[in-house]
Amino acid sequence: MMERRIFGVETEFGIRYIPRGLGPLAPEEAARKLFKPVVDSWRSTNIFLPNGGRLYLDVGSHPEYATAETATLRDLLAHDKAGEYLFNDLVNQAQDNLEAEGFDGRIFLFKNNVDSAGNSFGSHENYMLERKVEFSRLVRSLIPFLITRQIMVGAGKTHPSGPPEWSGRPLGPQNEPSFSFSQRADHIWEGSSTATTRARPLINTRDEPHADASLYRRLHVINGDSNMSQATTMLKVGATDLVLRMLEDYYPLADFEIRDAATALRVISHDLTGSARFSLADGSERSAVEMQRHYHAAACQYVEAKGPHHEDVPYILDLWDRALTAIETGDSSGIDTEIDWAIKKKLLDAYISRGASGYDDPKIQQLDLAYHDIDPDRGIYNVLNRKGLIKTVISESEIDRAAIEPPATRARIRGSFISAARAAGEPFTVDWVHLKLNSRPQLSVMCKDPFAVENAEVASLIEELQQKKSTVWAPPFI
Ligand SMILES: Nc1ncnc2c1ncn2[C@@H]1O[C@H](COP(=O)(O)OP(=O)(O)OP(=O)(O)O)[C@@H](O)[C@H]1O
Ligand SMILES: [Mg+2]
Repeated sequence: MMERRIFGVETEFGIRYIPRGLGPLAPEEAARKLFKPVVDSWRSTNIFLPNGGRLYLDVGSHPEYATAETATLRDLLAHDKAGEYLFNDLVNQAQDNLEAEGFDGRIFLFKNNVDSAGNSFGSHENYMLERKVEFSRLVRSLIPFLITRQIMVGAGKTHPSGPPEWSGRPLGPQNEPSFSFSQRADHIWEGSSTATTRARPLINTRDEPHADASLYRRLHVINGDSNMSQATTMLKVGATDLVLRMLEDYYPLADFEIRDAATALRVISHDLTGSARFSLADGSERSAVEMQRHYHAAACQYVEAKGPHHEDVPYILDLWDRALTAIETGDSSGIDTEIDWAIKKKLLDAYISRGASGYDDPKIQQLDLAYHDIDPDRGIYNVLNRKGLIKTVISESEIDRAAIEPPATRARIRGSFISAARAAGEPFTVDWVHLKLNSRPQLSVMCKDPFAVENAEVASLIEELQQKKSTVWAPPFI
C-alpha cells in the first residue's frame, strides 16, 4: 500500500459576460479576453506556472486550472483555492481591458458544473496508485463508493421545474421545484471508460500515469462536483483516499456492485433523505446512507487498527459521520458551515422562509449560481466566509503562498525551473514529467518520480540560468 499518495485536482470553470447597455459577448469571446494577459506574456493559452500548476483554455470556453501534484491534503486544498485566486486576477485584468475597449458589462467566473444551457463541465480528481495493485478490482470496488459519496460532498443544485425525467421515469414529484445533492450526477452515464467526454463515466481508465509507468498508475475520477468549501474538498478527497487505502490493503469491504450506475447516481442525488433504494448486481437493494454507513464504519475500524496516516484523519471521519447523521435526521445544522450543499440549502431556505416563492424563484436561482462566483467580494460563498459562516481548514496566507510557490513534490523542480527560465528570458517547454530549454533540445530532463523535490540536472540548469538573469527583463507571470 502507498504510505504517501500524490493528489491533484483539475477544475473547469464556467464563464459568462453580462452586458449592461451594450451587446453581449459569447462565452468563447469572453474566455479569449480572459486569457489575453496569459497570451501576451506566454504566447500560449496552455501554460505551466511557477507554482507547478497548469492553466489552460481548451477548445470550447471552459478555462481550466490543474493543481500541481501535491503529497498532502492541505497542500491540495491550498493549491485548489490558489487556482480561484489566479483566475480572479485574470478576471480583474480582463475587466480593465474590456472597459478600456468600451464594453460596459462584467465577466463572471463560476466554479460549478452546469451552465445555464444545461451543459456540464467537470472537476477531476487524480490519485496516484501503485501499479502492482490490481486496477480492475480496485475500480470495480471503488465505483459504489463514488456513486454514493455525493450525499456528503455534492455542491447542491436547485431544479426550478423539479427533478428531470430519467429513462422515462420521474426522479421525484414533477413540476415541483426541488433541490438535489449534486450538480454533476445528472450528467454521468456509466461506470468506467477510456473516454472522458463522449460516454462520460465516473472513472476515466486511460493509462497516463505522469510518472514511472512500471511503478504507478493515476486514477482519474471525473464524477465529483466542484467544491467551494475547503472542508467539503477535504472530506471528498480524504474519504476517497481512505477507501483506496482499504482496497489497496485488501481490508474487507462489502461487495456493493450497483446494477445501473447512471440511474443510481440520479436517484441518490434527488433524494434528500438518503433512503431511496436502488438495485445491486446481486438483486438486493440498498440506500446511499446504508452504503456510506458501511464505508464509514469500516474506515473507523481500519484507522483504529492501523493508526491515522495524517493529521486530518480524525476530522474527516467525524465530518463524514456528521454528514450522514444530518441526512438521517433531516437536520443539517451540524454541517451547514462545512458541507457545500448544506451551506447553500440553508441560505436558500432562509430566503424562502422570508418570502421567496420557492426553489424556482429567480432570486433563488441567482443565489444558487452566485454561490459559485469566484469573485472574493461578490461571490456568495466568499461573502458567507467573510461573515464567519464558513469553517475553513487552511489560512488565507497558505492560499496566497500556493499561488506562487510549488508544493513539496516534483512540482518544486518544475516550478523553480520555470521561474529561473522566465527570469532569464529563456524559452522552455515543460509538461508533468519533462522539462527542457528550447535552446538545448538534446538536454530534456525527465522527472518520473512525483515525490522527488530535487533533481541534480535541473539544479545545474537553474544555476546557469541564474547567471544570465540580471540582463533580461521578465514580464509578470500572469
Ligand atoms: N503521478 C501523478 N499521480 C496523480 N496525479 C498526478 C500525477 N502527476 C500529475 N498529477 C495531477 O494530474 C492532473 C493532470 O492534469 P491535466 O489537466 O494535465 O490532466 P490530464 O488528464 O493529463 O489531461 P487533460 O485534462 O488534458 O485530458 C493534475 O492535477 C496533476 O496535479
Ligand atoms: Mg485536465
